[in-house]
Amino acid sequence: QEFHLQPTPQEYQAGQDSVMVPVQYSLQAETAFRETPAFHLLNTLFPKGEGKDGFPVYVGVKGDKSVKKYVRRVPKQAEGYYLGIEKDRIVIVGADERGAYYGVQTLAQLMTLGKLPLAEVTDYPDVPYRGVVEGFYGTPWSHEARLRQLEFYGRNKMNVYLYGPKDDPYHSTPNWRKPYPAKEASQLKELVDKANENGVIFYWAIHPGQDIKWNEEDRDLLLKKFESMYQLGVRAFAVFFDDISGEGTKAEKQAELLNYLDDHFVKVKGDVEPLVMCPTEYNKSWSDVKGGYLTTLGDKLNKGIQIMWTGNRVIACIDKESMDFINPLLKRKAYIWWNFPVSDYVRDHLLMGPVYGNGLDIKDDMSAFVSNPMERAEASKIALYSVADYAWNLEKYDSNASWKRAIRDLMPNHAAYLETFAAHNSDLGENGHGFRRDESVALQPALKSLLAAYEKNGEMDEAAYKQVAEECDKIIVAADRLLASKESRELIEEIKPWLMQFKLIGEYGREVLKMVRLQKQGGQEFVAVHDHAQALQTLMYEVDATYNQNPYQPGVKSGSKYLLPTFNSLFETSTQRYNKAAGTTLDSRAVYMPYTLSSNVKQLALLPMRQKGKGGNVSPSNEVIIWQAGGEVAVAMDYVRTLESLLVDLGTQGAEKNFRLEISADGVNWKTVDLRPVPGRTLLSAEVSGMKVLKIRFTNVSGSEQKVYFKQFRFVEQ
Ligand SMILES: CC(=O)N[C@H]1CNC[C@@H](O)[C@@H](O)[C@@H]1O
Repeated sequence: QEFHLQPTPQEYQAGQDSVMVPVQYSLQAETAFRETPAFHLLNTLFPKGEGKDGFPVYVGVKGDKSVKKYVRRVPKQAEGYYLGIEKDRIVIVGADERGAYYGVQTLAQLMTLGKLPLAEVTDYPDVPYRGVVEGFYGTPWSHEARLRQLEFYGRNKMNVYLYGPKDDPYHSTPNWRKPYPAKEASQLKELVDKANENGVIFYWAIHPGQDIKWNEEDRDLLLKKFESMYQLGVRAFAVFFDDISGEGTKAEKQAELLNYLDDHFVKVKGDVEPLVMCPTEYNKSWSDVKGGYLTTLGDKLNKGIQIMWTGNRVIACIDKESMDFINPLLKRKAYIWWNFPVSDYVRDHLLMGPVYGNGLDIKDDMSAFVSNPMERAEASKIALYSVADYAWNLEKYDSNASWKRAIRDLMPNHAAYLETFAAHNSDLGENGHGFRRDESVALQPALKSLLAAYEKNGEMDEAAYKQVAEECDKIIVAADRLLASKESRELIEEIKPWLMQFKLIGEYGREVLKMVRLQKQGGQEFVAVHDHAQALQTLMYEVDATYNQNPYQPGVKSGSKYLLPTFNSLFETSTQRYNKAAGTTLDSRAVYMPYTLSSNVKQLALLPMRQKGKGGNVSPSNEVIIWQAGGEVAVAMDYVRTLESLLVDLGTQGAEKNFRLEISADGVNWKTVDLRPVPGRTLLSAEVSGMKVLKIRFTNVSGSEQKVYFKQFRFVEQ
């Protein structure tokens, strides 16, 4: 693995010569430098710290006397720096304070080489703001995880972290008006301090839109909350209006509020970063340009206020066409909120694959590129490492090389094993946003040709067989080594269920390959191996039914795009062929989905069906659903079944008046079933016990468009 600075610098020249890494340094800098994060980091790099006989290190920012003679080498871009390593000195000059800090971060990386190459680094970021928005649904990151994240951002030259966990009650409804309790307040203060130490701007976001009243009282309460956060040290603020319905969605009112905060808080304080806001229409597929929402924000919002954008869809890669659409409407460069590797709509999957698909030609079109990550903080670092690499230097970004470096950075002593795992845990599976990622890329050709040869005419592609068999062995070893690893224990604890599932898939694949071999030989041993494979299917089902049981997409999926489906197909085909030849009736079903969803409501049409024990549910959505009059969602059974219960939750009081539930035992004749609200909740229960069902239908019969959530649609069979 050859050495590579992270993120990839704009210019890096290193000669053959080098100097020994000094054990002590002597600081040549202005006194004020000692108060900066750059100094504190520099002071940790030399075993014997600072001393007058140490190796001279000239460090400062443009304008400092100590580095005057180097000032011409400093890039003009904000946060740029020049780093020079010479025989008798090290020179670091920042375009500004954060640039100097980044110069020291780069020096820190070079010092890991064991000796310092005589080199010059002239470097700066392409995108002004780069980092992370903790903006997902689900369990917010822990305090310890956030502290580790902030150090990670400093090392990777990410300069913003936006705190906005959807399920923090003091960030969103119901308690956004209230100050944090003491414990949370002190943790937030600690985070702000940690962010400052690592050159990261800590943005605190508020999400008031679901119940804000456009009056002075709420405006002043919001201002008061900002003030309480300011007292904790927060110097950067955001207001998110995403995923709301009702009064809070009005553009004029949102703009009025933001401008008020800008004029009466940000400008008054004088030491607060520009405001950031997330619009309600935050992606193109939801925007109605003629409706004027976006142009109202673009026209009315004070020029300094940043406006977030997720791209052409809720979950989408960002390209030139996307930016050419939105920037003219906003009359400023959009602040990209990239919804990857967020997985709060596919919670049974881990997104450990490469960051790819964003344009390399849009560095001048964005004011920011921030990533919305997974609820699993450590696992998100693979993608975040590459987001940092991409946003710092778009033109030199290489997604696969960056992905490999990200894995090595995360687990230097287990990189090969983590790469094996990550390679097969990268796709999302079917999901409501239709966003997919590649998976098992290196093994795909062998999987496909092994399956095609065997299924078409019972042929054995020996080369493919061998490659897949070797991969199964690698999978089993990788899972064991990672599960037993002492390194990155926090990461292993996060992904343990998936490692257990991954190992089972490797073992299952090994048995299925034996089945294919034995079926062709026709030996009796086939039965024992078939039964072992079935036992492994049961164990995989149990892992999926036991761990990560959240109310949205429960369970543990791994290798779900090619690896497991290929093994399941080989299991089914070899068993069917064996049964035919031997006249046996071995169970040939690997997995089975008895329920099929269909819908003419755009945002529901792609939602996956999940089978859970004796029942099923439609995977919920996090966003507000625009449900047209007459729009319906339907579930078809494979054959007539008997229902026990059925629950629907649209997150909206009184929804039962606007929607109708119908059951059909033959797909032709329909019977309407009463939906009864569960007291005090938005949950609706249907009296379906004992009903024969071939098809379920749920329709908006209100005669007008309804904006509701789609929190639950679940049924249980008798
Ligand atoms: C702006 C945005 O994407 N908001 C929401 C809704 N869309 C994507 C979801 O996965 C959430 O994580 C996210 O917080």
